[in-house]
Amino acid sequence: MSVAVTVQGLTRVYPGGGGIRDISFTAEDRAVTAVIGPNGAGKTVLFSIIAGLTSAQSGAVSFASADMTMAYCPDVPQFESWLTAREVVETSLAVSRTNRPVNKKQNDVRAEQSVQSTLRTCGLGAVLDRRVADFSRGMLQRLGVAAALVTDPDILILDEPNSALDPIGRADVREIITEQKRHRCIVLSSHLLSEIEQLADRIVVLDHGGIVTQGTTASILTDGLEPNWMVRLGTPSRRDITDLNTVVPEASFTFETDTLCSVRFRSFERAETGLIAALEAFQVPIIEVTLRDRDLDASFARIIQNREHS
Ligand SMILES: Nc1ncnc2c1ncn2[C@@H]1O[C@H](COP(=O)(O)OP(=O)(O)OP(=O)(O)O)[C@@H](O)[C@H]1O
Repeated sequence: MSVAVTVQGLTRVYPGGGGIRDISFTAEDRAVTAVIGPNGAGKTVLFSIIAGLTSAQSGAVSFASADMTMAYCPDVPQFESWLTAREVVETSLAVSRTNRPVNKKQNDVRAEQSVQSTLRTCGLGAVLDRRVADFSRGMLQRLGVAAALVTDPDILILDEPNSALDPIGRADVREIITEQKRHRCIVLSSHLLSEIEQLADRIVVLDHGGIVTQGTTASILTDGLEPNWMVRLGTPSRRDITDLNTVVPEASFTFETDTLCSVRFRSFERAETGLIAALEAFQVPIIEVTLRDRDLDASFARIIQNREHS
């Protein structure tokens, strides 16, 4: 994969002290880069600078090539209320094409096909000609994604694309993003960490305007995690807790019930060899082994807490 966007030392601090400070990261082509952080962390400021809507006080945003195109979908997309969904998306497409010389007739046919198929892709096929004034927040969010997608951008920036959506809507948007990342660079933000976990290739964690950490989704999920497995036994263990801790000293055993035991290691490296030994040490059949706290919510809480305590 190649780098599509490079953000280098971006800073924009507002009079009240909010904003972003010295942000650097790269976003790859055909991949999803997620920017996550608590309210006020600076995600929207960062995106509006990348999209060229706000200026930075220092730092720079550069692109893999000068002719790359970009579309930005804000967290609360707003449209003229008298326009229909079709007209919103047509306008977006027309504006994006103003500088591209084309055969007008051929272009009109293709444009109409493209508008309709994009609206259908975004789940708005049944309301093409309905006025935006009647749209729910979730429908407006889908329309914002459609207005961005129809321009076929090299870089697609989505600020909280799923915040107003119900579970079915979130699954739809997840599917759209998963499909779209095959064709372009996607940079997005969301407070729905379970969605990010499923979508993102890389994650940048922001807090108070600065980067706390960044890396692949897998590394953000496991960095600093003391892995803790929940082990369900078929019958009570043949060894008691003292024996277990002696036989496998790298693990820490805690029985929650006769047949449910937590097995914790200091790191994944230690667990690599120790987990099998720990499971054997019970000397009874094992029914279930589940890694706890391995989701992005837990990782995010850990990262932010570590920062507050450091
Ligand atoms: N135009 C502005 N004038 C003054 N302060 C601003 C302005 N825009 C943003 N800020 C401040 O910059 C900080 C970051 O805001 P931003 O909207 O980027 O946060 P966010 O991470 O997108 O938050 P949320 O998750 O709530 O959407 C906040 O403290 C905000 O008050």
